[in-house]
Amino acid sequence: MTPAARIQAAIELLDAIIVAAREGGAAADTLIARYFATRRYAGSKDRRAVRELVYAAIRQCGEPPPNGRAAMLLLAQDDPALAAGFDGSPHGPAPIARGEAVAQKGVVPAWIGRELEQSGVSSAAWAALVDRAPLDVRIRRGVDAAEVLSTLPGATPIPGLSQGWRLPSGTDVSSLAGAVEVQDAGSQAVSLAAMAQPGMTVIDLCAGAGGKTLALGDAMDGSGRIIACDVDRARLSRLAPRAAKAALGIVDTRLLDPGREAAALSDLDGAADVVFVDAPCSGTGTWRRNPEARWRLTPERLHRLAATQAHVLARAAPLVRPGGAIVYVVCSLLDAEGKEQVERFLDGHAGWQAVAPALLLGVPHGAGVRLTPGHDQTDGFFVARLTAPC
Ligand SMILES: C[S@@+](CC[C@H](N)C(=O)[O-])C[C@H]1O[C@@H](n2cnc3c(N)ncnc32)[C@H](O)[C@@H]1O
Repeated sequence: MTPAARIQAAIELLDAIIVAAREGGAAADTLIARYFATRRYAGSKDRRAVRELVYAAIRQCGEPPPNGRAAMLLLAQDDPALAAGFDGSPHGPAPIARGEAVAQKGVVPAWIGRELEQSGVSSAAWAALVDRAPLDVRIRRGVDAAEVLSTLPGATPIPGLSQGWRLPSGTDVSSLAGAVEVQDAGSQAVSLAAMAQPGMTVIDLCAGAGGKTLALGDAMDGSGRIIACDVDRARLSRLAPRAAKAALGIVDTRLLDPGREAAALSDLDGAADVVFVDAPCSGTGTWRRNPEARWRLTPERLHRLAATQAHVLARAAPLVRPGGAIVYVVCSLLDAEGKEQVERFLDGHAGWQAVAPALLLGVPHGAGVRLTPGHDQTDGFFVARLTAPC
């Protein structure tokens, strides 16, 4: 592909991503994969270059841009080589017209900016929310870490995480599956807040495809029981093969029916040492990986998510044994999803107490701890540990 054709491809992809964000369609990564699946003439360098253009444009636009061309024109304003690619050549974009609409530069949509400010995340900290994320991995317990690291040149230890390593971007770890899990340092840290130990019974109530389930199982050294639940069949179905690859035989999965979780879990009432609630959320802490997610969020969606979080948190309480704990996690920096959810839970559940998770990352926030990309170089998280009365 010519440089101009790559720009045109990025414009077409951005158009599709903008529509998908507005209408609840597929994620940017999925749309990019689909686009190239039908364009076999594009080589790996073309794909990488187009992808980088697309993500650079998304990162620059806080508000959804009017269209892909306006977003690329914003990028071209600071990049003369890119501007020169608007040359009207056969597969390239039309030349830039005088006075043509250019997308507005920004970090977050205005309404989310207000929510962030109210949650104590000042505008000075916003740029880090859409920075490129580093490549972090967790080396499994029981694996010869020195041997693994000898195959990972440039790996640096992540402070505060004994199994966490940061790798040079683009490092291929596919041959190390089972020994090494790709996992953001923040996800690793919040999993540690569970203080999972060998022999425990742990319910991972919103396990998804099991990223944190595997970290919990690793901490339990393969002894005890994890019941990994989710309402999403497709996500949960990816968990068992991952657990098998990690030789983790203590995980059972349980598909839940939304709104009828209590019946499906009644055999576990009062049985769990820990219920881990990695609740569905706006993902404002993960924009580094999914920057277009900030175009998807609406006040109504945030409201619905907050209602689901309260529902899931309330479902967790009866499952905890006396003296056991709920660990509540959201990858969001909005208090409506983190700090305030926990305050409401404590107001409505007599005898429960918040105990600050002992993490070497993050800063205390309300009854929990908050990790942020700017302060911790991790995805953004809120995590709280709530202990049941004895
Ligand atoms: C943040 S994701 C979990 C990510 C996962 N723990 C991991 O580490 O990869 C939240 C999950 O909650 C699930 N969920 C939504 N409503 C739920 C409910 N009522 N009960 C259980 N899980 C629910 C979603 O399907 C989603 O997989």
